[in-house]
Amino acid sequence: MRAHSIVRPSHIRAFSGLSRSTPVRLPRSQSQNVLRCSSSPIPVLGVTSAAYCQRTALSLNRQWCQQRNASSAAAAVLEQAAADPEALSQDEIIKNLDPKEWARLSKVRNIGIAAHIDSGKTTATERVLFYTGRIKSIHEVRGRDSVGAKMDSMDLEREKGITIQSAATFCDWVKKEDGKEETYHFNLIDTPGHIDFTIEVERALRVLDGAVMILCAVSGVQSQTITVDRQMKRYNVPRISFVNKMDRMGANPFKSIDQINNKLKIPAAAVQVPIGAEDEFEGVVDLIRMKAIYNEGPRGETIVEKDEIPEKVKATAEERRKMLIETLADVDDEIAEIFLDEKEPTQEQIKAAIRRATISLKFTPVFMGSALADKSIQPMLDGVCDYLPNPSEVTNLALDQKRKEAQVKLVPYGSQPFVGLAFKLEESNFGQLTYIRVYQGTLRKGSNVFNARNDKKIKVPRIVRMHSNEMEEVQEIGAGEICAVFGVECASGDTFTDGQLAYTMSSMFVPEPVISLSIKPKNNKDSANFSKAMARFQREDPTFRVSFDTESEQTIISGMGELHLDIYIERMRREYKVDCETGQPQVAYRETIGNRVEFDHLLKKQTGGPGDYARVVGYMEPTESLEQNHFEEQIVGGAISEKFLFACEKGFNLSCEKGPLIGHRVLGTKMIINDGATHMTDSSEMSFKNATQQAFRKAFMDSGPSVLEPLMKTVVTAPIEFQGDVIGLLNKRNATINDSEVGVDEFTVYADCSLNSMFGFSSHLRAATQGKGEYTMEFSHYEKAPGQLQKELIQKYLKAQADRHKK
Ligand SMILES: Nc1nc2c(ncn2[C@@H]2O[C@H](COP(=O)(O)OP(=O)(O)OP(=O)(O)O)[C@@H](O)[C@H]2O)c(=O)[nH]1
Repeated sequence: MRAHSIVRPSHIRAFSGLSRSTPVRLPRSQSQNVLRCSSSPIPVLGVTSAAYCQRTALSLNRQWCQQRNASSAAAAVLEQAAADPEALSQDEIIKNLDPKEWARLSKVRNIGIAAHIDSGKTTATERVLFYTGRIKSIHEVRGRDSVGAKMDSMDLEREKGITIQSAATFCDWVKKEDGKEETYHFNLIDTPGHIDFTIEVERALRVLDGAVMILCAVSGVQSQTITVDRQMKRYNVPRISFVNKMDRMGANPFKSIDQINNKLKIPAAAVQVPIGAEDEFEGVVDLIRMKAIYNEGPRGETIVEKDEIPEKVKATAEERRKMLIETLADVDDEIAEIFLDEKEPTQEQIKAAIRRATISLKFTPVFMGSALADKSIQPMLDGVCDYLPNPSEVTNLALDQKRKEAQVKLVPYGSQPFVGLAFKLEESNFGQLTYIRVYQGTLRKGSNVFNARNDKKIKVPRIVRMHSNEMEEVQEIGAGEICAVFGVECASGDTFTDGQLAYTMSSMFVPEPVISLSIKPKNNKDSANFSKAMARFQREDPTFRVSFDTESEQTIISGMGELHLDIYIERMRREYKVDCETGQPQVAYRETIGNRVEFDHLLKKQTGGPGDYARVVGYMEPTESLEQNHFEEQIVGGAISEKFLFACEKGFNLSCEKGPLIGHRVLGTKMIINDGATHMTDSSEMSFKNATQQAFRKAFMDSGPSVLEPLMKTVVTAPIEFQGDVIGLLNKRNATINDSEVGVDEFTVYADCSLNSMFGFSSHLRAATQGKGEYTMEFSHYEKAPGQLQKELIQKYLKAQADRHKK
């Protein structure tokens, strides 16, 4: 038996083979038995030793502060924190240093709302803005009043009823509990659900401290839920979950909770249970305080709490409360101890445990309601205050360039030197708008900041807080907040400092585009506007790329999917009045080397004047993974000088940009240069670059190379009666079906499909399912294209080249 310092219900389940959903109560005697069996010398309660150390350090620190005047105490605490980052939590440091600053920070929540398409993110955000007094009335997504939701401010978003760009806003929420009122300040970002706009979720989560993950009460965890889950995990973002659409037929919040546990592998438990469901959904029972909560008033603006829990939900509430405590006992030591002692934790203890476990990414509390029916949104906002971290509870790291990129913790403290990250750029009528998250120090209007990437000094002329497409001018922004600035030239992901610090922060993950098409303006007179639009879209969206193919003399745009590119073409027409002609969408194929091939290539030209001379010797072979290319020199004895080796590497990189087989990028290819020769007068960087490119081309073609195509993780959902038709459609496209699930009235198929076979799929799916089927597609990996397709692509490429030569 494995040694455990504390016996938890999950250990008992593991020993006895019980399933996760089986409730386990641990009698004291049993726990002692298990402990006796354990060979661990750690006493049961000894696990709190780390917390004990922290408390001791804190009290020493307090004494230290008291003995000094405030400012030197502040310096001392910071010094101590820098010397031993584990000694004090950041939150405690700030609480110690400056109770006033801590009081501000402890009431700030930077949160994002992320979910699968159409789960109700925008609808829920609209309620949040209304209940916090930020907007005067509620407008629906695709509503009949043709106003549209506040956060979908683009005309296109309102017409299509989808979110395309993430929108930032801020609001104040007054949390009322047991006669006490506390005001919290929220910076909130509503993100798109569609995979084509995934970069918006990526950059929002990079800078937010917490998230609300919305799920549909009927569909539960869906394909995009899994994607946003991955993104939240990538940036260590704690989350609370909200099961929306409790008013829909077939709503079942407990199915969603099971799926969070099983599919997303995050311990989750309900902190509420519904009172009624579907069209009889009335409100929720708060399982911590055991109170029934209802919404009253025309838009549910009044919260009514009742001690009396309706008879019909009493048993469920009791059972789910037990499950909550048990799940917490699995992830939190303090609750585990109480649980072992067979005591009932107090409300405060449960809340504190949920907060600890959520912030340390071990748990997600699940709320439920209906945004459209104006029910139970306010308790979810209380949950944001109670369980999501304030900026001082989140560890943010930067790399100190002066100390060999050593990692440093950023302290969200106003009087520290300023450090901020530009996470999003947007063109506005007043020039470039740059969204900045301030991690440390204060950003002031008129102050100078330095861009860590190029050391450029920039004056900050205007700072605003964003409210969707409106803005409010402010003089300064404190640590831990989000704002936007005007007139600051930079790229998305740049770090700004006050010039004293040489810190840089890691940027967000940018996925590679998978689809491209040629584009040109219909009228030549629109060329200037066309170029302007291209430059702007590219600056704003790192997943939208523009290139010029010199051979076909065409401008090529690339992006994350057909919808992504369609939206930019449409925006060009509306915002820049440029109508465009586009070619057929093209798949972003790749090329890769076959077997290992040795080369010994000599470039020698004598045409009067200075000649060309370069000899490169080595070999090429596949890399271990298909993800990137690799160049290495293993020259001994200086056969090629360093300067020329740089040129060789440049030649290699250029060759990888445009492969010899079909002119697409090369992947998974390694080149080693281990010998060569130079000439006293005729060798130059140019000759080595060219020689490498020639050697590359020949060796690559001799290796038996192949064309790679992108495979897409595809998820199709449709009403059950169309199951056969949908499977038929996928089979026609040679899809590999990995899994399928049948729900109450819908079914879902998970498949791998080649992107090439999926063009036009949306219209076929629509036709086969009476418009009721939906699908999402996300890049998975590259794989060798079928032989016939490779042949066709190579022939097409050769023919295009021959035609060009004839001209
Ligand atoms: N029945 C029901 N429908 C809802 C509820 N919340 C939202 N909807 C509807 O679901 C649809 C999608 O809502 P949105 O708020 O646009 O969803 P979203 O997640 O922001 O959508 P994207 O950003 O495009 O992914 C709209 O037609 C809403 O009216 C709810 O609680 N109940």
